[in-house]
Amino acid sequence: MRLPPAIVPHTEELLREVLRFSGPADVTLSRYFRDHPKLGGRERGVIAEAIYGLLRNKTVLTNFAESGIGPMMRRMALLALSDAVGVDPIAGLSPEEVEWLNRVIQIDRTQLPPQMRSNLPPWLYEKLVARDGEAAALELADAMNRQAPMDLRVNTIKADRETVIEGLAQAPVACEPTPYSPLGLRVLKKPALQNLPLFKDGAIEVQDEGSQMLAQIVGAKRGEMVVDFCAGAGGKTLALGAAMRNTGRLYAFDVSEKRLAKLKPRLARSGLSNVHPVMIAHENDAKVKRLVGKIDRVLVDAPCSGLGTLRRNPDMKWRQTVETVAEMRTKQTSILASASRLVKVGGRLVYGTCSFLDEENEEVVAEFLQSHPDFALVPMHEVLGEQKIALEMQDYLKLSPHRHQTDGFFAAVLERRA
Ligand SMILES: C[S@@+](CC[C@H](N)C(=O)[O-])C[C@H]1O[C@@H](n2cnc3c(N)ncnc32)[C@H](O)[C@@H]1O
Repeated sequence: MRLPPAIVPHTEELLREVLRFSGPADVTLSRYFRDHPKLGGRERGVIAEAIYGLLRNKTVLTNFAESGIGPMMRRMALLALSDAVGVDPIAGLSPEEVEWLNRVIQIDRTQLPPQMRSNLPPWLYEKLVARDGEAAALELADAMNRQAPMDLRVNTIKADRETVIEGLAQAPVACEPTPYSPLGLRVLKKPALQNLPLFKDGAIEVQDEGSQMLAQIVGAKRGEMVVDFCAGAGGKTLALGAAMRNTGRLYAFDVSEKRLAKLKPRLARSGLSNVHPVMIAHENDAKVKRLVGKIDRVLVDAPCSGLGTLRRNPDMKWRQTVETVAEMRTKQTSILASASRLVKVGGRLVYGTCSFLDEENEEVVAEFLQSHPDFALVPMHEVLGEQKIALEMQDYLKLSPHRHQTDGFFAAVLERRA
């Protein structure tokens, strides 16, 4: 079915905004749709698919756009739309545009030069090739350019995995257990969950399996004192609170009032009463100092480049630079050092990111261990053994979409020995 001709100028206008990279693409899209309430559901879906597709394949499509006719942003919009829905449904095209689009969309992209077909910014492509080699870098780039499935975590305070599978089947929503997280379900088609009783009652939360794993390896137990140092909107907080069986005390720290506010309704649904959200001004806030040496488990889900979530946020690869990654690393080092003071002797500090860059991961941990001789790394294979999770890892948790069908995640477990 043909799309209304207005879809092209809408896509053009949105692209112009999104490609300024002055804010997250999903925020720009939501604002645009709010400002254009007459756009129908189907049109919104097509426009969003076109914009996200262009962000994923920007290098290749920018290169194709060089060969076209007419204003550059129209060419980009037409390429993005034809990648999303094909050429025929797009109305209002000139015969030259139809001929051009039909020609370029047939180009075999696997034959393009490697850096171009990686659709990564040059600094990132070169970094990955230097570390992993060309084939592995392309494999990772390709996996990061695919859409992520939807994963759910079962809230064990409210239900178990079998009951939720049965409840979803009645909706009907088809799902299967995730391979690594004992509480995860992978939904086969992305349904609207918000109106399902299971969601409203807090029996399920949307959470990538990798993110569930990060909470799992913290190993928080009943009655413990636990701090989620960078809790944000609480994805991992909720999982930790349930692992503690709603006992003990779980502090959810964050510097962002807005993110902590988003935790509130999720907490209300979850049925947890052991969570204490605390807004802090910075990692050395006096509220942090009060808990020095008292905490059994501290999770630092550090602010990072987010490059491990490119399947969901493809704009991140264009918004990050060598400089922003260096700034992140300095911040991560400072947060980890401050958070470590909370851990009591015999307690554990878990450092995690959703990045696949060594400078945000292994290098931060190595620097920390060098300056904190009272901490020792607990190899990840031991931690996974404790949790009875069959997943091959060495010292660290390193998850990636092409190997584990999760977002990219890194984690290290550090124990205070003296
Ligand atoms: C990766 S996100 C956390 C995601 C969250 N744990 C979840 O699972 O939904 C990192 C968080 O760190 C917070 N943050 C940034 N600087 C911080 C600091 N100095 N101390 C504590 N949190 C900080 C950010 O506001 C952000 O919410």
